[in-house]
Amino acid sequence: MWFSKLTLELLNSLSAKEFHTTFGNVVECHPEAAVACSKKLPFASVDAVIATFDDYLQQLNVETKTRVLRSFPDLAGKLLDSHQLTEESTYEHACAGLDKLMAEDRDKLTTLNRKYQDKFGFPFVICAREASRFEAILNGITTRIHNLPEQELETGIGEAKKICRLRILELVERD
Ligand SMILES: NC(=O)N[C@H]1NC(=O)NC1=O
Repeated sequence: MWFSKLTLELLNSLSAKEFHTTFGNVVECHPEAAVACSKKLPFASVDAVIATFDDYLQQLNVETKTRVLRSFPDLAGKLLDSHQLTEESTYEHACAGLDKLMAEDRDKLTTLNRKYQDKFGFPFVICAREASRFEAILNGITTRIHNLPEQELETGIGEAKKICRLRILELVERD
């Protein structure tokens, strides 16, 4: 990132509104997370910030968890093609090399993404930066597509937490 990261002290000095703007996309296209978590200002540590967002995601009801997952773009999908991904997601795609896939791999993932979406009603979500390679992502979707819907909702939210953690660490200096 081109800007310097916030220290914990600076983070704690943000107004609620500034906090909403700064952390508005740590959960993809779900600014409600930052609004809810700003109520916990000030934070004792960066880990406490991460834990607050984790707890927020965990306590959501099934309907809202589903909505959170539906806010994520398909990996290597249409939004990548049309350059409409969020800045964060664009970076994550690049980290896992998803912006440079060969046509054959791309088609494989598109077919699996479609099957996954048809089965669960939300997109396949995985922390691309952690998976880091296309093979790991392909492996993930191939295995997880056999899960039960309840299980997959929780697994997806677990991945949203990992994405959220790494996005927070792009914004805030580790203490
Ligand atoms: N579908 C999906 O997992 N998308 C996300 N994963 C990630 O690391 N960034 C995203 O936008």
